[in-house]
Amino acid sequence: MSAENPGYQEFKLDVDCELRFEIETKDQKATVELISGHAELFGTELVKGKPYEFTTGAKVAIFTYHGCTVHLRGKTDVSYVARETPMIQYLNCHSALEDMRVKSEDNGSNGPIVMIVGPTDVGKTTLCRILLNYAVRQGRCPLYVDLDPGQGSVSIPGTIGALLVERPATVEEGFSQKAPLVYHFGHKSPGDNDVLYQTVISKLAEVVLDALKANKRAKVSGVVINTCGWVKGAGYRHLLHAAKEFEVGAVFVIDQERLYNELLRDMPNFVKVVFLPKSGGVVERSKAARAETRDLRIREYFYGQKSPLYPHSFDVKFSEMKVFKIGAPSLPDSCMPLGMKAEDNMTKLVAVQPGHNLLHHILAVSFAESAEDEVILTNVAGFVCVENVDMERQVVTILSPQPRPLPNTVLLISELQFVDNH
Ligand SMILES: Nc1ncnc2c1ncn2[C@@H]1O[C@H](COP(=O)(O)OP(=O)(O)OP(=O)(O)O)[C@@H](O)[C@H]1O
Repeated sequence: MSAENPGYQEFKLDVDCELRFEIETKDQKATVELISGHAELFGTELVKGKPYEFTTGAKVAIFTYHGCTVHLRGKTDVSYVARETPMIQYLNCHSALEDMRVKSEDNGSNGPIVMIVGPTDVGKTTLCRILLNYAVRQGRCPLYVDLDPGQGSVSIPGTIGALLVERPATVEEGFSQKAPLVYHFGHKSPGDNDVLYQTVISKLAEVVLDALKANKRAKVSGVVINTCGWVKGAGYRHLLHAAKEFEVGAVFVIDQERLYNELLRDMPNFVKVVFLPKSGGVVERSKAARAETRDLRIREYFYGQKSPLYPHSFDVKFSEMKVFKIGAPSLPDSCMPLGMKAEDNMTKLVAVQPGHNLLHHILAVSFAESAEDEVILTNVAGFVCVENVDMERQVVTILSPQPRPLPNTVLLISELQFVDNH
């Protein structure tokens, strides 16, 4: 490289500034390297001299509390330095949570259980990541709960779940997804089955609160809960329900004053409701971009991210599958059997006859062994995807992270589909 064209851009970042960049163009790559000083990506410290690679879809901020120099190689669609960021407020939130952890060490109570709320695209997931990373860097071991079935940051879209965070997220791949606790919901939006959504939230909350009792480090460290961007009407009621079920002690509201005031009005007095600004760097995503991210999450589940995974593909006979969907078409109360309400139908297990109706659908592999078990209240072991249906041979070909045979358990069909063009 000539001196005029060193092949990289150098950014000297002042104290409390961040370098933001996005890669939108297909098959583009960019690499970031910290040359001097200290910097972090959403709470994960960068190692000096180590190149970090980002690919299409990356929307990134490299923040520094102390000042630093970074080199950016490759092509980005946007790159600029921002001096205004809410990072100091986010750091203050972390300090407040840390004070609560110290108190809970002294008095044996639960550590902070905090819920992050706000409309879509305000940086809820990013704030969760920052708070979890700061907690882990301070030797804590918090639980991360994701109640947003639209993106699925704990597992794949169409689920809600929890993850014990023992190590900071890696810069390129996020938190380790080892052994998450996952419940099937089967839809992208809670509104597709409000009754089921509330039911699985209550169950997840019960299991998470029990887990805190069993794990002293997690109990002190507390829980960070990510939520959906649907904050009006039934969406708002879901937030209140989740706050109650998880025994939330603090709610951080990003960006929306209306939501902040509603929560101040409706939350019990002991719950601290805090308003936080949105970062100017948070990127709004179109419907198409969201669909693409969902697809990518599913692809990563089967094929891995930077470290590749090698899924299996094999045939399963129709007669060897027990497929169910949750929720029967709703009937008026007057048509329901005595003692049942119409909403009971929404959590009903309905057998699905295998056929073309399964093509490309994700099936959750339940830990329940038969339909007699409490299937909707049972967590799932993983997912498979139906790649092909052969009516003549009465078999489906599935993509599975595990080799055959498919465990002889209940499979729950998700509305989400994945077309494997690997
Ligand atoms: N400071 C920043 N600079 C650049 N990009 C950022 C910054 N903060 C967040 N982003 C990016 O903006 C996008 C949206 O952020 P995030 O997923 O945290 O929002 P959200 O509120 O959780 O979205 P949702 O509506 O899906 O719940 C992400 O791709 C994230 O990487």
